[in-house]
Order: sequence, then C-alpha cells, then structure tokens
Amino acid sequence: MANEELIAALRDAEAVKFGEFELSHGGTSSYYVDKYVFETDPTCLQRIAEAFAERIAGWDEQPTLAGVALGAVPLVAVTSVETGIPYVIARKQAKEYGTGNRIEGDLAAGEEVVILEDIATTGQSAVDAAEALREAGATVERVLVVVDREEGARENLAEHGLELESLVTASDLLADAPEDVDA
Ligand SMILES: O=P(O)(O)OC[C@H]1O[C@H](OP(=O)(O)OP(=O)(O)O)[C@H](O)[C@@H]1O
Ligand SMILES: O=C(O)c1cc(=O)[nH]c(=O)[nH]1
Repeated sequence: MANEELIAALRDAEAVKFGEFELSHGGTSSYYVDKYVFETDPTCLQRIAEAFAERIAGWDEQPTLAGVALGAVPLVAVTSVETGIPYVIARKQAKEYGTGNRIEGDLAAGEEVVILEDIATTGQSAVDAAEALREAGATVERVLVVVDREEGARENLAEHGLELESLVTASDLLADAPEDVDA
C-alpha cells in the first residue's frame, strides 16, 4: 500500500514541480520531483527515515547504509540516526585531492550494503554507486529509493543484480496531478 503519510508530506512541501525539465540521464519530463525540497524539510526527512527504517527492520540482515551523493546524503544520515546503523557515502567521482576516496566512511571487505537513493528514473546513478561499492569490496543487492518514477530503473537495476524497493511511486505521487502530466 502507498505510504500515505509520506505522500502527504511530499505534497505539503510542494516537492513536485510541473513544467519542462531536463533529466540527469537524458530526456525531458513534464514533472520533476525536486529532491532538495523534500531533503531540506524536517517533516519529510522524519517520514523518510521512519519508512526506510521500517523496511530495513523487516529484512533478515541489517546491512550497512550507503547514500548516493549528493542528494541522498541527508536521507542516509537521518536513517542512520533512526536505525543506529552506520553509513557510507558513494561519491559520483573520486575526490581529486586528500584521500582520493570514492567511498567515504568505513567499509569492511565483504560488508553487506543497501543503497539509499532519493529518485530513481533510469536507475543509472544507483548502478554506478553499486559498482563503486562493489569495487571497494562491499556486497550490494538492494536499492531503497524514496520515489520510483517507473521509467525503467527496476529493470536496469535487475540487470546489475540489484533489487529496487521504493517508498512511493510516481503514479502514487501524481494521482492528484493535472491531466496532461504523464507519470
Ligand atoms: O535514476 P537516474 O536516471 O540515475 O536519475 C535519478 C538521479 O538523478 C538525480 O541526481 P542528480 O544527477 O540530479 O544529482 P545530485 O544528487 O548530485 O543533485 C537523482 O537524485 C538521482 O540520483
Ligand atoms: O531523473 C532525474 O534527473 C530526476 C528526476 C526527478 O524527478 N527529480 C530529480 O531530482 N531528478
């Protein structure tokens, strides 16, 4: 069932914008879920932390959390506080000075990790993060996302051995949207 409280919080924060938007991995869309609106809103952050924690608590193993920079960093931080599970951050590129890290935070070889992400469109950002985490020695099989735009992420992730779970789908979120918006 859709997470009604979270959907209400996302709508109250006015996180969904309508217009014409370029997307990160190509193409345009008549709507955009502005993740930085909900990631800077304490009510949304609280709801997301609780919902992610509830999902993770239902699994047999409690994996280390990984957030995809930049957007998912606040999400993984609040979920870490909610669950007491430590987290790492997957950068888009390795840092060009200092440590040169692509993965920030402690990660032991063979450690099981779940990727937390804000939006999944093609799923490619999560795939790239999973590859970086695997290169660093982690075992990654799950991606937990706030909003699945239902545009192929599930299939793309599955091709890379990753299972997608979302808190809400674009269809849930846009159920009250103007008629010319394609979810
Ligand atoms: O499923 P995908 O096709 O990869 O698209 C979704 C990704 O795009 C957005 O990030 P963005 O590239 O805007 O980066 P940011 O977090 O650095 O702002 C979003 O936060 C996801 O990470
Ligand atoms: O695909 C994207 O780049 C994207 C879509 C969306 O709805 N929100 C967002 O922050 N990014």
